[in-house]
Amino acid sequence: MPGPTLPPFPDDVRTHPFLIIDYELIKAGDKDEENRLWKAATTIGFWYLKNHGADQEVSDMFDMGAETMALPCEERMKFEQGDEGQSFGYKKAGANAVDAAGKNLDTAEYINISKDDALAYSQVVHRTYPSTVNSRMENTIAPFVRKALAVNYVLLNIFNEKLGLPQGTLERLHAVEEHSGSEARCIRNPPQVKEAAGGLAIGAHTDFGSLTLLHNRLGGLQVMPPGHDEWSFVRPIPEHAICNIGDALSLFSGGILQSNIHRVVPPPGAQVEYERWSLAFFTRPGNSKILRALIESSPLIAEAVKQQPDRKFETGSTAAAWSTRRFKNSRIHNRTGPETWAASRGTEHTV
Ligand SMILES: O=C(O)CCC(=O)C(=O)O
Ligand SMILES: [Fe+2]
Repeated sequence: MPGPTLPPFPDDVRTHPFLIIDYELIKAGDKDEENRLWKAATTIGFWYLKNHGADQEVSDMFDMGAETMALPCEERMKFEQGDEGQSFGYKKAGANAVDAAGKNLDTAEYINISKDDALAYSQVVHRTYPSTVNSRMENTIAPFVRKALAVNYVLLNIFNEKLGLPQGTLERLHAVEEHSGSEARCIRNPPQVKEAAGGLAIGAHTDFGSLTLLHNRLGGLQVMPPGHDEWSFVRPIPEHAICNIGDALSLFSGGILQSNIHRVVPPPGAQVEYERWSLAFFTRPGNSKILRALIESSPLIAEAVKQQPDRKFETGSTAAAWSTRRFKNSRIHNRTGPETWAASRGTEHTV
């Protein structure tokens, strides 16, 4: 995306370092690199991924996002995700609460495109999209979705083996043929006036699905590492994706894989005055899959669950119902009180 030269990420803010995992080494079956990936996934649940090979697709997706956000507001609003718990479509800024009090609203707008709609285009599986999305479905969005899925299957298969699960278990839970909540998301947060900046672009949350691949240009993403009580920024590194584990994979693994809480604040330092763009692909389980620890399939997972008697691993919820509940209760229109915020939560309050 051609744009202004962005000021560098400042050196005087607290950051949390993540391991940098080399996707080329992972693909080549390098055992040391797999062990480093495992370490990242089982401690903080976040890592950088280099050599992912998706730079062109990422750049095209940012163009798609810019074209979409440049549409007249009333055009974007025709595709708004609405208050029923559907994620696909456009999410206007200010649609979601960012805390239990419900006074503050999120400042980010985004366009979410379903993996099913992208791969089946021009068939409509879930919903229709703005013209700027349709015109890039085949040459931009589907290639991005395929690359992201390929990376995620490689990572899932490593986790599958490390968890001692029968071969293909995690891949089947995320079978590409089954309709799912998997989606691409391009996010825009408006530039802020330095003195007034304070609002949250996206409130604190854990991701709903299994794996997220994120591409950031400016700072703003923050994590609260396990055992800490303060937020730390995540420093964007050019051409490195930021990967993280979501709730579904954490639940499947009996909490061995960590789904860590994070949020998005205005970019730090001089970056605050710039528009912030980010791009994510969320791999989520098939809609029918029940979110629960796979205790019958792995002694390791069974043991992990036994060690955490206070934590609930039987959600009784399908992946589709889990997401619908959380999206629906995030919407400020649906708020009745702090209980609505509580109902939008995932695994973060159980660890
Ligand atoms: O924009 C970012 O850096 C993170 C976005 C995020 O956490 C999300 O959309 O779930
Ligand atoms: Fe997130």
